[in-house]
Amino acid sequence: MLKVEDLSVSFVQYTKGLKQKDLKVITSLNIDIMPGEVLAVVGSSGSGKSLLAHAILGILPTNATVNGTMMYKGEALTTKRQQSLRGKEIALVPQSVKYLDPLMKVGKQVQSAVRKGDPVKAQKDVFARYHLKSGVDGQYPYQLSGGMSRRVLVSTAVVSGASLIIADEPTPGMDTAAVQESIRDLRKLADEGAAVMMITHDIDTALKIADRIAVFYAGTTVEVAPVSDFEGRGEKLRHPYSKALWRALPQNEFLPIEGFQPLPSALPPGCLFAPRCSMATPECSAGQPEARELRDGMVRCIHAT
Ligand SMILES: Nc1ncnc2c1ncn2[C@@H]1O[C@H](COP(=O)(O)OP(=O)(O)OP(=O)(O)O)[C@@H](O)[C@H]1O
Ligand code: NI
Repeated sequence: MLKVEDLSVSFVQYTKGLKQKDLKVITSLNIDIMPGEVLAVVGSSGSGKSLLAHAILGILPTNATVNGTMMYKGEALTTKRQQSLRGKEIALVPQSVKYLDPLMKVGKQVQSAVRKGDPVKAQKDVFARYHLKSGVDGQYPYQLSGGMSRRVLVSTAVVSGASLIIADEPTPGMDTAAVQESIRDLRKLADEGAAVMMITHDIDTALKIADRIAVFYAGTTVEVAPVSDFEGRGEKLRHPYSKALWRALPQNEFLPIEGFQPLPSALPPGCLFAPRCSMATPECSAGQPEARELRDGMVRCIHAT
């Protein structure tokens, strides 16, 4: 459904004396997602998850430069195609509830996303499933709580009939029942043939619905692994960062990873994780490791076996 290859995104910044500086926030990032699949994208804050979503939808700020290739259904995803597919074939559940139109009643907003069948019925059905009481459809975004607004955003994607759904942290602020419901719905959309990219901080949520998990670090994909590899002490995982991330979970060893993710303004040479990596050798700083296939997954580490 979607194939992103060697994507990089940078922002032009003006420093002292009006000098221009390129700030690289995404570096040679690869990802693909198949119909019927839920791909979870996990990574800490600032690792480039939302920017990837915005690059796919073509909604990056105008000072962003994008390089690399993006293919949707086998054809290049040009700016023109992005415009015509956005909100129709490709739907975004945005990370911020600010994306709701403040001047339109939320029922109308969801109805306007419906492309097949009766829009009012589709909206009423989905609101009932998400426990949004009748009457909510006549309200404006400012009248809703954060959790309710999120449920409205997920509703919009669910009724859209999109082939590719990108959900950027869709669940924070929702109660447990609503979280379960929206996760189940995203899974169901995939089971019915859509491709779902689910962006989350939370590996636990990812494990519940995903087929594969892509691990982001400092603006690149360090590993893509089947969900079943996230088990035990992380022996089946490929990249030292994924292993460390897995072991850091409270239900595992709860061992924090030392150091910090580098800022885009101070990326290390070579492997972006090398400065924090226990396996690092001088070769790691020679160049960014190529993405390579390994045991039914992908890894970007010269030492991974
Ligand atoms: N308009 C911008 N100009 C300059 N830098 C930006 C801009 N937008 C984002 N960035 C930087 O790009 C990096 C990636 O941001 P992004 O929002 O994709 O992170 P994220 O993985 O979605 O994080 P979070 O989990 O907090 O949502 C960050 O370092 C951020 O500061
Ligand atoms: Ni984000």
